Amino acid sequence: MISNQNVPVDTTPDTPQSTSAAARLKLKEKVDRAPKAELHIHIEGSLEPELIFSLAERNGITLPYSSVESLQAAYAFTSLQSFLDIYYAGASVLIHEEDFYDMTCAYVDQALDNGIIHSEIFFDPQTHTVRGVSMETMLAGIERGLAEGEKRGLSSRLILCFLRHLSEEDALRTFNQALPYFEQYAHRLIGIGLDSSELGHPPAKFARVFSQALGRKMRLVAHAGEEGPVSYIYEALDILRVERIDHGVRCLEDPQLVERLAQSRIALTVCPLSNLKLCVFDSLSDHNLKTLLEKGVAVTVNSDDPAYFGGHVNQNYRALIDALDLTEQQCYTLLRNSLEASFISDDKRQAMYRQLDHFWFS
Ligand code: HPA
Ligand SMILES: [Zn+2]
Repeated sequence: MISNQNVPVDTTPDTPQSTSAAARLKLKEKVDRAPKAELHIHIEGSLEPELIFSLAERNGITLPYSSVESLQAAYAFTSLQSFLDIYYAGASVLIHEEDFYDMTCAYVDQALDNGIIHSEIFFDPQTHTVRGVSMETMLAGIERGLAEGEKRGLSSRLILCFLRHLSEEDALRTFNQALPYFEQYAHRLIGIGLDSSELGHPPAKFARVFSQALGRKMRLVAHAGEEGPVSYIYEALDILRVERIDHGVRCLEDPQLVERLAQSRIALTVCPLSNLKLCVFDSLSDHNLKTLLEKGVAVTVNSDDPAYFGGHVNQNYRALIDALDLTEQQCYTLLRNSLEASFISDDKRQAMYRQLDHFWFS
C-alpha cells in the first residue's frame, strides 16, 4: 500500500478551496465533454461481462462462472495478480477475428462517448497465441474495428505488450512473429510495452527484446512502479529506454526520480480506479496524483481495464475531481498532458491542442 504521507507537498491552493458541489458537477461535466487522449487501456480489459458471456456462447466455451452476476461478483480484487487471473479467463472467449472486432467496436463506442479523440491501445498477443489464436486473426479483427473508429473520429495506435511473467525467450519469439505485422499495420502498430505480474519480473529481464525494438525505431513503454519498487522504474528508463511509464505511482518514494521525471517530461499513465480496485491505495483520497501534478510530473489519466475497474476515462476524472478536489486548471493540465504524451505527429498534436483549447476556453 502506498502512503502519500511524509512527502513535502506544496499545499498552496491555486484557487480558493474548497469547491462547491455545484462547481464540482460543472467541472465534471466539462471534463466529460473535453477532447482527450487515452494512453493506457488494455483492449482485453474493455471486455464487458455481457460480451464475455455472449462470445462464450457463440464459441461454445464454458466459463467457470454461471452468469454475468457471478462473474461480476468475482471482481473483488486484492492485488494485481488476483485481477490478472480473472482477466485472462475473460480473454479466453476471444477466438475468431469477429470476436476481436466486436470487442474493439465496443471500446470505440465507449471511447467516443468519453470525448476521446486519440487512443493508444495495448493488446497482449501471448494471451491468445498460447490458445492457438494467430497474430493475424487478432490483428485483423482489432484493425477492422479501429479503422471504423477512425472514420467516426477516433484516432488510434496499437502497442503490443509482452507478458512479463513469461520468459524473455517467449517475448523474443512473439516479437519475431509480430515483425511482418509491424510492416503490414505500420500506420497503427507503433510500439511495444510490458504488462502482467510485476513483482519478481523486473524490466531488465526484457532488455534484449526492447533493444531490438529500439533498433527498429519502435515506440517503447512499460508498466513499472504499480506494485513493483522504484528500481523497476529506473530499469524501465535506463535499461529498456522507455518513453512513458505505465502507472509509475511509486516514483513518489524517490524525490530524485520525481525530479527527473518532471524535468524530462517522461509521462506517467496513471489509472486511478485501477489503483483503487487493486489496492495500490486504500482510498482515492490517498491517491498521489495531485501531489505528482504539483511537482510538475507529466501525469495523465487513463482507464487501464475499464470493464473490470469501474469505468472508462471520464469515470476516472470524475472520481479524482471528487476525491482530490482537483481544480479546473489541474483538469486542463491533465487533459493537455494526455495529448503531449501521445505518440502522434507534431502536426496532429498541435491540431489537437487547438481543439482542446477551443473547447476549454470558449
Ligand atoms: O494494470 C495492469 N498491470 C499489469 N498488467 C496488466 N494487464 C492488464 N492490466 C494490467
Ligand atoms: Zn495496465
